[in-house]
Amino acid sequence: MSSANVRVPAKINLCLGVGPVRDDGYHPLATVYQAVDLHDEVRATSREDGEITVSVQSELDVRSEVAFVPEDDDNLAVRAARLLRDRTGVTLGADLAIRKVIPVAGGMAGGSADAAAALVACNEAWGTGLSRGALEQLAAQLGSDVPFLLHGGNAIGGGRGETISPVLARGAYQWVFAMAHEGLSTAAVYAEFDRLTAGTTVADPVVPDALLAALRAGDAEALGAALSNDLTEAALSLRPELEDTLSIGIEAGALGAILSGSGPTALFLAADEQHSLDIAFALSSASGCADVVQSRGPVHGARVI
Ligand SMILES: C[C@](O)(CO)[C@H](O)COP(=O)(O)OP(=O)(O)OC[C@H]1O[C@@H](n2ccc(N)nc2=O)[C@H](O)[C@@H]1O
Ligand SMILES: Nc1ncnc2c1ncn2[C@@H]1O[C@H](COP(=O)(O)OP(=O)(O)OP(=O)(O)O)[C@@H](O)[C@H]1O
Repeated sequence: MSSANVRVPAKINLCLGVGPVRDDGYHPLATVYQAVDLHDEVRATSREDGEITVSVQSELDVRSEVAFVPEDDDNLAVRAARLLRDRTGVTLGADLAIRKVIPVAGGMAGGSADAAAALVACNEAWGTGLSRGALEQLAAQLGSDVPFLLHGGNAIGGGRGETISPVLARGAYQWVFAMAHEGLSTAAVYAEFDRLTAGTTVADPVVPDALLAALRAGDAEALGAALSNDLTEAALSLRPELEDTLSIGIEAGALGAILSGSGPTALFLAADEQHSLDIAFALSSASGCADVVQSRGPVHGARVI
């Protein structure tokens, strides 16, 4: 019986450009991902009988949220393990133990992170030996964000988010995340985007030049000013109180403030450690805020520890 433990980060979108809905229901994206220092862990222990099981242990303050993480075949980690098994013809099974820190349905790709981690953990525990490239191909079938969680660092996301290409970037950035009391469904936010843009011409998405220049220079102030998210209006339409959370961080002097992906987590860029503490303190009294986390990025993608 062999086992492997994998640590996987959350992601944020420094910009999220969303184009007109495609025939397959997905939206073309132009995004820059950054992996941040907020990690789940997935341990895979191989089983001779071919069964795949999952258990979830939550480190989150928002205990009730763990109720939304399925502990059956719907768990994205189980789907990842099954996909790897089907593609490699392995007959072994696995017990997957998830230690969950990334907020659930928070717009930080927590489920996708566990899927990426399960691919790496099972590939190790089963000795299937697939290359990173081969794992990335499987990852894209599991969800738009999954390939980036294997990759980590900073990267440009195209297609529906699953196409990853390198971006020139330097610098380490100090983030503050304001977690909301309740998650938001990604599909519901995209549907609200379609409702709000119905009858208008939605332009093809692009990554703003100012954001790329800020990353190239490692300039936190310029990066803060260039942060953008086309899903903001849709997420605020479903959760208007998030506007207050964003305002509190801006008043506390954040260099930039946006929602993370489809929300509802709000993210704030700080100039340094002390500034991050000040912003976190201001947010801790906000009524819409269930938890405040200080973090930094970029960090590595899914890795065996
Ligand atoms: C909001 C983001 O996190 C930004 O990176 C992603 O776009 C969402 O990525 P994800 O959770 O991995 O999304 P998926 O599991 O692939 O899709 C969930 C649902 O979101 C919607 N969806 C997702 C990605 C995309 N480019 N267009 C979409 O419209 C679709 O309704 C889809 O059924
Ligand atoms: N391992 C998992 N961890 C979290 N959620 C999972 C997992 N497996 C399946 N899910 C389901 O996926 C839903 C969305 O979870 P997730 O945390 O990935 O959302 P998200 O962070 O908003 O995603 P994204 O940023 O990719 O849009 C949850 O409500 C849950 O029902």
